Amino acid sequence: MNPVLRGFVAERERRNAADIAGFGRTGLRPRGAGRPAGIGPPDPATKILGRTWAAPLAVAPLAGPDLACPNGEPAMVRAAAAAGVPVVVSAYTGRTFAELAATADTTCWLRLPPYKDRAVTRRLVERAERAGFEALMVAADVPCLTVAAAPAHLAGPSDAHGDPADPVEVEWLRSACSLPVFVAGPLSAADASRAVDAGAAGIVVTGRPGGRGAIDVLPEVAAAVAGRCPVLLDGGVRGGADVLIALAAGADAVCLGRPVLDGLAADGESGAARVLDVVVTELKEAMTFTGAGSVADIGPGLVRTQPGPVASDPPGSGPVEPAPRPAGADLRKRELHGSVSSPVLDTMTFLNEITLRYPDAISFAPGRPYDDLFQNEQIFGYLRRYLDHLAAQGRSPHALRTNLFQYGPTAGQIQDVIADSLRIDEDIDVPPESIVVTVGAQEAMLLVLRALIAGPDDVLLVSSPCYVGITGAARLLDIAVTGVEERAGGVSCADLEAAILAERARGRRPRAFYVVPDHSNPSGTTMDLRSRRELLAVAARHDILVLEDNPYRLVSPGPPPPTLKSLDRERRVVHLGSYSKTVFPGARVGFVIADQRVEDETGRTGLLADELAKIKSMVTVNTSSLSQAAVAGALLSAGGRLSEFNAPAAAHYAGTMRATLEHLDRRLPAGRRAALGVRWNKPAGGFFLTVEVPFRTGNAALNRSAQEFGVIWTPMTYFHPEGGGHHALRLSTSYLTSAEIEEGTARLAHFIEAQSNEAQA
Ligand SMILES: Cc1cc2nc3c(=O)[nH]c(=O)nc-3n(C[C@H](O)[C@H](O)[C@H](O)COP(=O)(O)O)c2cc1C
Repeated sequence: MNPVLRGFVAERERRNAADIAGFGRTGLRPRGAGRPAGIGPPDPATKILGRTWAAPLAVAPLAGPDLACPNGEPAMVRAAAAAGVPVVVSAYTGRTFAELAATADTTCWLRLPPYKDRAVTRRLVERAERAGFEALMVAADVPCLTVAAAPAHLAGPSDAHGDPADPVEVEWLRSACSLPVFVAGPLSAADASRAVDAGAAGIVVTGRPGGRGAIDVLPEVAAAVAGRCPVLLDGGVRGGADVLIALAAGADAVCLGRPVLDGLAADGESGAARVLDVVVTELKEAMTFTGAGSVADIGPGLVRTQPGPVASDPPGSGPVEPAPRPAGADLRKRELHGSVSSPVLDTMTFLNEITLRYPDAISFAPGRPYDDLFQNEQIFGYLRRYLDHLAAQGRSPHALRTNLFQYGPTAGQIQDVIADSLRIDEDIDVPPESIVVTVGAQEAMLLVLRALIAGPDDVLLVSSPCYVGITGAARLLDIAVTGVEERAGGVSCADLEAAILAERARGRRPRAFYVVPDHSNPSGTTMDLRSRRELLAVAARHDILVLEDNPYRLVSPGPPPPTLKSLDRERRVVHLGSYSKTVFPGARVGFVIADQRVEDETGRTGLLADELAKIKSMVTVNTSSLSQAAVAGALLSAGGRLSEFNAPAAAHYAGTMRATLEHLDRRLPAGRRAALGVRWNKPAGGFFLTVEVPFRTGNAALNRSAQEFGVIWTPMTYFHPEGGGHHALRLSTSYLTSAEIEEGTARLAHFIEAQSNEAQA
């Protein structure tokens, strides 16, 4: 090995000592006599960012492999390709990115320091993108060959600045390129979480120089990231057992640096290939030993760990000096709860901003009911109807006044009317006490999540793409969410079951599955009756709850399949109800049916609804009495039959959906669509349809669409909790007039044509 490189490696190895020591404290737990015979060899393959890696490892960024052996860098790329794993290319490579990418058929990522000069970053990133690199890994700690004799290009930057996890930097980098951004070496778990909120596609955990090793830091970072994106570990992996230990501690994959370099120095390309082969073989042996058949089976139960060093800077470990006020502001956003920087919460803000900035644009974004379905006088009629109902029940004038003007019971005051309507209209037969009236279904989601998710290991499963209201509520509460990808007919129960098992293998407890079974938002899919029954069977088999959200079924045409709640014989379904589409959204009235029995430590049982009401008492105290009165009046006027009451609305929405589809078809006929690579679904009801396009549909495209073409839509990325939807947009067909739909679809077609042509150019 070249002496310059040897000196650097020795110095790195000293810094790495804690990383390596961390693995020494952990051992594997044998699963009986290993994997039972006849089950086939373990499969170490894994999927990261949609790519399958032959094993959960990547070659770490290494400056100077050419100093390890002649042509070391291309040799390293070829060795990685042979092993079926990616290479993270150092920013200090002596080759061009294009040359490295052309060396062998493998995935390349670029690791780069956060240069102060953004023009430098932009240039590097553009080159990487052009060369076909698939991700960026941005790091603050940039080891470089500072030894005087190092070749100039390996001498490292003089202008790298501090914090790669800074949300502003992450957001900027995301806006500067289309590559997913991994943040390496965040200084704390909270920083990692903030980076994810700001849009990081992954986190790379590294050790703290002179402090804790990467493997010691990993569990807290993985917990903070909570499955929102992949977590990689970089530092100290010296064999296949270490890979398993890292995965058991919460990593999705690891990076391997020094061992690959040693392989290169010993025997060039074959040496590096041999190292990777040995590590993968050892990983398979470790999997067999612990009884793991696939990486999804690897969880904390497979290892035993002696306690390692604790964080040197635990919260509250000493007096905290207040940071000086930021110049020109009173507070720092990064010191607020991470959710306020979360893209999930930003989505609606961005859409609102765009709508305000381009008031003449036609907006297919809001899922609002059609304005002309309401008349002011209706409200007074509803209130009168409700008061008459109370009077007919023998309530005194004083009681009537109290009912409208006073605080009300936390759980609500119209549960009897709601329960009657549910029985008449939806065949849902539940006692009024199991219902809590909420401020829209949104509050119901918050209450249910708060009650059900008890600790960091509890996870919420959602069908993906997913309504942002539930993922946003989960984010507010720091709840881990795992998406189960929908297929054409909605979510598949086999996929759900696999997701439940995978979560359990990782040591997490899937608590509930959220789904919109009818005309889902955003994808418009509807589950058939068989899938509904199957879903309830899966819930029973794996002891999870189903959170059924169903706002569109009664404003859609045709007889709907039964709700999950009406099929529920074991109280597995918590039903989230909304009157926003069926009565009017200004009331902000929803409800939750929580008839599950809850046992306390003394063996006494109550209803989940009672627990939700306790939480509600500290959130909104009670739902507006006036709004409840108006909604109850509407339900009473309809004789409880919201389906009949909404027949005109359902016919209207069926018409606007049909008109939108027909105009789209006229503007982009089948042949043209096929040539462009454009497709859309044709939902049988609900408010939304999805258009697939050949270009990325992020905020930049939306901005252009609004500014140059005068049409607004919602990027589907907003609805994918774990990334995805980059080439699709959602159209809401509920709110616009027929003239606006005609003009809006024409504008949209022009935009799609222009953007597709540019993407293809
Ligand atoms: C010789 C050498 C060169 C390295 N060059 C870089 C580099 O250019 N950029 C970088 O981010 N990390 C670099 N690293 C750090 C490695 O990518 C890796 O993070 C570190 O070696 C820990 O992993 P390991 O224990 O598997 O070696 C280098 C490490 C070594 C030993």
